[in-house]
Amino acid sequence: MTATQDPAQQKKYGAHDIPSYLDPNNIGPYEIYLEQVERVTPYLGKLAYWVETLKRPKRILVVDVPIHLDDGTVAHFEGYRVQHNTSRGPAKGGVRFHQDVTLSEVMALSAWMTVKNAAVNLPYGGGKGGVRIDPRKHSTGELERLTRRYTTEIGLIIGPEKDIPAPDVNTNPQTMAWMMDTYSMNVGRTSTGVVTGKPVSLGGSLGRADATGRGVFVTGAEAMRKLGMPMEGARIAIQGFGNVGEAAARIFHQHGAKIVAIQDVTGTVYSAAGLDPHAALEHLRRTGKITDLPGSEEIGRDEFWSVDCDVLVPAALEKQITLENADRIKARLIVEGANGPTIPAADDLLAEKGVTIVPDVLANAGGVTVSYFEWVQDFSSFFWTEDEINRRLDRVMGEAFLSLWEVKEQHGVTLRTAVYIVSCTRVLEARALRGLYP
Ligand SMILES: NC(=O)C1=CN([C@@H]2O[C@H](COP(=O)(O)OP(=O)(O)OC[C@H]3O[C@@H](n4cnc5c(N)ncnc54)[C@H](O)[C@@H]3O)[C@@H](O)[C@H]2O)C=CC1
Ligand SMILES: O=C(O)CCC(=O)C(=O)O
Repeated sequence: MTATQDPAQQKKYGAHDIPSYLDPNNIGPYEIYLEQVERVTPYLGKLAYWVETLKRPKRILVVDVPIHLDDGTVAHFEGYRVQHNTSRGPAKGGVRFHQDVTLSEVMALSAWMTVKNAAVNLPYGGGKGGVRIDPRKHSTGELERLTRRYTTEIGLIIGPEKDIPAPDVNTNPQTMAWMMDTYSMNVGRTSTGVVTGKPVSLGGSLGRADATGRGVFVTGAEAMRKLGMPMEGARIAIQGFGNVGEAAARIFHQHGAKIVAIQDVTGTVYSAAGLDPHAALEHLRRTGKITDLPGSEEIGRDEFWSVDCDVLVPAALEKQITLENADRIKARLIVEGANGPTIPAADDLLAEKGVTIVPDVLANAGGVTVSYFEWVQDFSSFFWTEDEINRRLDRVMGEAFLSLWEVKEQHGVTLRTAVYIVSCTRVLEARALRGLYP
């Protein structure tokens, strides 16, 4: 069904064609965030006085990133670092390399970091960075030069006490090692705390690689308990099989759930009997694609949304769940591993259908939580065991889920609105206490 055929939309706009600028599916990432802030404002009481703070990023840096390509020519890429808010501490959030990166997207991702960090009570504001580049079209040498030049360009505003980048889509521990090395060369000392998600041998933390997927599992499992859904045999469909999606699939599988569908950029595979995430990863590494996975059948990209499942985990990109597919989703529970996968109009439609959503700003906060542990370990040069890290992570995520669920029940709102109530209150309390004058 298209947006124009959707009865809910027809009720809102009339039964004729919706002009594209009114089509809720066309909403931009920062507009999604602004709408989420609008929705929470009535719950902020006196702090609503300060709400404009949440709508405006504190600082935006747009940089030109020129590099020598392997063929000797020079190419220019546009990069960004946005510090949405620093009221509660230094900015914190990942760096994305993707061909569709825009300033609006990075502004939204940065704002969602502010909300997320406050949701799990980390002493951080929110930041995010990105470079518009298709990394699949570049050699490792070109990506290293890009990363180093980008780091130098944003070096003006990052630092262990100012703004701490980390991995996001298409960046990884190696990218963080290059960023750490470049920043360190520029400041004349080894500065491990400038980025997190580093390799363990360079001051990275045990447990960081799986942390986001683990947090998706912990919050998903808590939500299933609340909804009376057994884990054993629960059918899970996962979009995105990278850092977040692969770990989430593996951990759900370890706990007895059945991974019935996996979609990544190369295609979609399905098996009613369940897929083995270990075999899927091995197959992906060997062949470079998820399709042709033994024991699976390939289904169409759009069919993914209609798959019979109990839990849906979007763990790829923004704006995946829209009015084009929300009504076909069969899951009772959606756990948002990705940032911004659901547009607000689809959020409403799913709420009406009785689908529970564990929102991105809670579900995927496990990554930044272990990033925080990494930063603390780097400052003290004292490293914890993986067991210790996982125990602390499980506790932070589990307790955050339960207290936010209580807020949801108390106000009779969705879990997303509950998280925004708590996070925006925390951020604006800090803003109000700090005041405005230099
Ligand atoms: N890496 C981290 O620690 C965190 C990541 N996130 C969010 O999780 C999401 C995924 O990030 P990562 O796993 O780190 O990225 P990644 O680069 O490791 O993996 C991305 C995955 O998405 C798939 N994908 C890309 N475009 C797609 C499309 N159009 N349709 C279906 N699949 C597609 C890719 O094939 C890949 O499997 C992003 O929204 C990111 O912002 C959120 C919190 C922390
Ligand atoms: O680990 C971090 O600092 C941030 C990870 C991130 O980019 C995210 O949570 O979206």
